[in-house]
Amino acid sequence: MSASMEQPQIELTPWPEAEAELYRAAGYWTGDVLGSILSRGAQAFGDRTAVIAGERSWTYGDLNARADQLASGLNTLGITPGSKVVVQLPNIGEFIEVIFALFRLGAAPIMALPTHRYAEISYFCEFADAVAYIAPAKSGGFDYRDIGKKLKDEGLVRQVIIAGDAGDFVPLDGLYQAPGAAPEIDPSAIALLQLSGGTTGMSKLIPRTHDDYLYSVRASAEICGLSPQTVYLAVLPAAHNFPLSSPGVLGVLYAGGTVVLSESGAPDIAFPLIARHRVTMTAMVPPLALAWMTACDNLKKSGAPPDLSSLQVLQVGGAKFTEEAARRVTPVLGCKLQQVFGMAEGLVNYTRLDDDIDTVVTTQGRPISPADEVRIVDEDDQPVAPGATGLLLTRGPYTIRGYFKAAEHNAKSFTADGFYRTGDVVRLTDAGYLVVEGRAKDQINRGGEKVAADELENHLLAHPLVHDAAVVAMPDPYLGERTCAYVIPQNHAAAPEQRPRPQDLLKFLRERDLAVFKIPDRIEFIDAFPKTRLGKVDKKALRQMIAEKIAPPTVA
Ligand SMILES: O=C(O)c1cccc(O)c1O
Repeated sequence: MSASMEQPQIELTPWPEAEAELYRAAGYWTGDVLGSILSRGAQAFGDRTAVIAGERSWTYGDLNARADQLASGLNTLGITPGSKVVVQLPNIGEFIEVIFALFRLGAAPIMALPTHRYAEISYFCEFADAVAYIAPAKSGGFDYRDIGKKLKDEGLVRQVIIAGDAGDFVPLDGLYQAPGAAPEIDPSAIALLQLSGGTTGMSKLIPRTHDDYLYSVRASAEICGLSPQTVYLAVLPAAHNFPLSSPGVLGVLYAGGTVVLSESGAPDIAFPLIARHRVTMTAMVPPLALAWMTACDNLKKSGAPPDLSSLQVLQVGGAKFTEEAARRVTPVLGCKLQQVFGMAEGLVNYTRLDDDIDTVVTTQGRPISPADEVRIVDEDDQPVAPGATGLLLTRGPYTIRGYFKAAEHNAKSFTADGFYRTGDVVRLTDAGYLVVEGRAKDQINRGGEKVAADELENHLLAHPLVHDAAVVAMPDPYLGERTCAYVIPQNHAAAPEQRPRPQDLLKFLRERDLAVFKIPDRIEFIDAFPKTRLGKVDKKALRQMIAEKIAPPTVA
C-alpha cells in the first residue's frame, strides 16, 4: 500500500459518528475525562487513603492536590495539550501522580514498562515525537539515567525528568508548584498510549481516548464489585493495561478504594503486604499465581501459613491459565478466582464473581459491554459454525479503530467495517463465554510478556554470522511458553568451531539493549528451515521439533 507514504499519518482513528452517537446515547461515553477520577475522588472521599507505597500514603485530597501541582511544573517544561511523554516508572506513588498530572494537562503518557530498555524507549520517543522521558534514578538494579543520557545525546527528547537522585537531569521533586489554570480537555482526544504485544517489528502504540478508557474502567469496577472498602494490591507493573484499567489502579481510585503499590509480586513481599493492609483483591499473570500457590502450600506445611484472610478475589490474566491450576486457587489461597482475558487494544472479558466454578476455571470470561461485538471467523473472514474454533474479531465502545500512525499496519489489523483482528484463536460457549484455544499471530506469550517473533528475528539477523533466524514458542510448565530461536549460521557448511556459539548470540542481543524478557531462552542451530507448501518457513514444524526435543522421555 502506497497510501501510507502519501497521506499524513493519523494519530487517532475515530469511531464513525453513528457509533459514537450510540455510545454516548447509551451512557458509555459520558464526556468525562480521566482526570475527573481524582477530582471527584477528592470531593467524595477526600480524607480516605487512596494510595499506599512502602511507608508513604496519600489521601484522595493529597493525591489530587499533588497531581495539580505536578501538572503545573510539567507545564513550565513545555508539556502542553497533545504532548506525548514516555513514562517508565515502577510501582511507586510518583507513577500515579505523574499520569494524573499528564491527564490534567491533556498530555498523553506512553506507558512503557520497567523492563523496557534503550531499544524500545528510544523507538517510542522517536516514533511518537515525545517531548519528555520520566523515569526513576534506579530500580530493580537498573540505572534509568543511562537511558536518559542516551536519549539526550541522540536528541530524542527535550526533557529527562527523574524521580529520586536526578544527577544532571530535571528532578521530579522540584516540579510540584502552585497550580495554574487547567486547560479544557476534549474527552474524545488521546488520553494515553498503551503498547501492543506486537507481531511485526516494534510494539505498536495504542491510542486510548478519555471517553473509551474511562468507560472500560467504570464498567470493570462495577463488574468486579469495587467499593470504598476495596484494597487492591498492584504487583504487576501498573502501566500495563491489566493492572491499570481492568479494573486496576484506575478502577479502584474511581470506586474510592485503596491501592497498595508493590514493586515486587514475590510471595515473601506480597503476603506480608496483604496481611498488613488487609488487601481484598489483586491481579497477576499465571506464573505468579503458580508461585503464590506453591509458596502458600509450603508455608502451611512449615506450620507458618500466611494470613491471606482478607483476600477475596484473585484476578488472573495475560496468558492462558490451565484448568488444573485454576481449580487450585480457592482451596489453596482461600479466595475467588476471576479469569481476565483482555488486550490493550480494547476488548476485556471477565468471568463474573457469581459464575459457577466450572465456568470460572474453563473459560476466559465474557465481554464487559453489551455493545462489544464479537465475531469468530475462518481464514476468509467467514463466520464459523456456532461453538466452533476460529479467529476472534471485535469492535465496540472501547476497542480502538486504528493504531497510532500505522496506516499500513491498520489496513491488515482491522476489517473494512472496523473490527480489530485480535490474532487470538477462540471459541464461544453456549453461555456466551470465550475460551482461548490458541493464537494465529506470530508471537510468543512468555507468561504474559509478549514477544514479537519478527522483532527478535530482525535483531538476530543483524549479527554478521547469522544467515537466517526463526523464533518460535516452546512449551514450559511454568511460563506456559518460552522463546526458542532457530538460527541458520552464515557459514553453516563450516566446521562447528567456526560457527557462532549460542552465548555469542545472546551477548550480542544483550548489547543491543533490548528488554530482558525478549532475550531468547534457547538457541538452536539448524542447516535449513522446514518449509510449508507455499515455501514459507514452517513455524508449526519448528515448534513441534523443539517441543519433542525438550519433552521428558516417556516411560513405555
Ligand atoms: O494485555 C493483556 O494481556 C491483558 C490481560 C488482562 C486484562 C487486560 O486489560 C489486558 O490488556
